[in-house]
This record gives sequence, C-alpha cells and structure tokens, in this order.
Amino acid sequence: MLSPAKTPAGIRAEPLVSLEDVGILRNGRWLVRGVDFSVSRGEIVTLIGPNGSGKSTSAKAAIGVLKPDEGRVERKAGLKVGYVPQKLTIDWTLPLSVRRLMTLTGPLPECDMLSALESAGIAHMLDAEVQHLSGGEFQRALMARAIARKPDLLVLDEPVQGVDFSGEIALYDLIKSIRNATGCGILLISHDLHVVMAETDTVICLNGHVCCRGTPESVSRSPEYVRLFGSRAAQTLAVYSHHHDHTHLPDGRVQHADGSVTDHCHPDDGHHAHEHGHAGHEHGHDHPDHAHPHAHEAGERHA
Ligand SMILES: Nc1ncnc2c1ncn2[C@@H]1O[C@H](COP(=O)(O)OP(=O)(O)OP(=O)(O)O)[C@@H](O)[C@H]1O
Repeated sequence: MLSPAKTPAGIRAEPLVSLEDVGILRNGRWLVRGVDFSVSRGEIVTLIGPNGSGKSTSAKAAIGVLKPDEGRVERKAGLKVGYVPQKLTIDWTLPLSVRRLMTLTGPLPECDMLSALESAGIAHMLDAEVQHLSGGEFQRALMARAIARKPDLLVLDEPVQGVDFSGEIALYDLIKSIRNATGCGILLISHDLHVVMAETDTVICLNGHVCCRGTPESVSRSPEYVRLFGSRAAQTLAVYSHHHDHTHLPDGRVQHADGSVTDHCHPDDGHHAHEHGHAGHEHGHDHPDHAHPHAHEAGERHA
C-alpha cells in the first residue's frame, strides 16, 4: 500500500486508487512496467509522456479496465469512477441527442442529468444532436456524462482534444470547479507535453515506466524530463495560470467581473492570459475571429 498522499489542503488522505509496481504485458511485450502512483480525494494527478508511453494503459489499469500482469492496484471499497475515454465508439450515422448520450450506459434521474449538464455549462443543449456539437461542447457533454453519477474519481483521457486555446482554458476551469465543488480526485491524461493544468498537484511523466514525478515546475526541471523531451520542452513546459476579468458563457454571451452580462466583450476588456511557467509570456486572443478546430469528418469524429 502506498503512503497516503497530501491533499491540496495539506490533509493526509487515504488514496482512492493506488498502483504499486504495475506492469501490463501484451503479446510478450511490457506496455508499461513498474508504474506506481496514487490519486486521493481532491487531488489532481496528470499523466504526461510521449505517444505510446502507456498513459491510457496506466489509467485503464487504475480503474480496473485492464488487469495488471504484475504489481497491485488497490481501489477504495465502493469507489465510483467517472471515465471519459480518449476514443468513443459512436455510430455517427444514427441521430443521438445529448439527453440520450447521457443515459447510454444506464438510467439516470432527470434531476441528476440536468444538474450535471448545468455544471458542465451545456444545460441548454439537452435536446441538441451530438453530431452538431462543437469540439468543446462535445467534451463538456462527455464530462457531464462522467460527473452525473457523482464519481469519487474522475478519469479524463485527453479532455481538451479538438478544442482551441480559449476552449482549453474553459475546460480546465470546468475541471477545477468540479474538483472544488465535489472534492473528487482527478486523474488527467495530457497529450500536450508542454501544457499542464496549473492546479495539477502531481505530474507523472511516463515512458513505459515512471520517468519522473512531482509538481509541474519540478518535473520540467528534472534531468529525466529534459533527457526525454529535450531542454526546449523543459523551457516551454507551461502551467495554466490565468487571470481574466470576464467569462465567456456557453451560450456565447460574456459575463463581466461585476456580474453584468453582455452579448460581446467590451473593447477595453482584458483578455485571457496564458502564463508560461518559465518564459512568463502572455498570450492574448481576439474573440470575433477565433476558430474552433475539431475533427468533424464522418466516422472519425472525436475518435
Ligand atoms: N491491447 C493492446 N495490445 C497490444 N498493445 C497495446 C494494447 N493497447 C495498447 N498497446 C500498446 O501499448 C503502448 C501504450 O499505449 P497507450 O495507449 O497506453 O499509450 P499513450 O501514452 O496513451 O499514447 P497516446 O499518447 O498515443 O495516446 C502503445 O505502444 C500501444 O500500441
């Protein structure tokens, strides 16, 4: 059993899940080996690593989708897991409403469904066709589906895929508010090596095994990280820390710091700042023209 992790509040908590020396063997090859980490209540743990380094495999081992061939996985008794997979197999030729998406895996009381969609900021899209959602709205719908059953542990495999920069910030805000409101533990898989959510308590850098771990800042400075990704990656490892004086509501309107809501930003509104941990540079963006790139090719959407 791993030693209990420290929560952001500094309280020693019993892990929701802990992996100890976990190895997964397939066709005579170790996909991962010697993986150990834990996630406690209220903790955000982010797995990073190159393609094929075993992030999804480790997350699947954590939630019991994959059984370890060596080592041990311990989950708190009665643990409820909300999982947003990297790939979702959906037949996009059939009509599917957000309401139906929410109940695909089982019945859900209407009030729980509405409150999850409300938290995810897409309650107004209950009857929208999933095919018509933008990349960011689709990720919110998946997030709503995962939180609707009030999980203790939320596992998000690349939650910002197909989402543009401002959408990414909004989704990280949503993840943070879910954690703050429910106190659940969050295991996040980030396929962007350079950008880790600022609220991450622990970064685990994988490369078939745990190559290094720690706070986002300490991982970016570790020799193992630099060896794996190069010094440039270390210099540009960014943490999301941003200040904005207005919020873009899901319906397109803008809420200002004083609580007022308008249809658009004010000309003198400060824009979202993206502060890099090391370079410290700020990134602003203009809203009227920003694009929302997401894969919408038939059969490949969000796959
Ligand atoms: N069921 C399986 N059988 C055999 N090999 C597998 C299986 N699942 C995954 N792999 C291999 O295991 C390795 C780790 O895959 P995994 O999906 O965990 O990586 P990842 O870090 O999440 O990658 P990515 O960033 O590309 O999503 C890859 O080389 C993959 O091809």
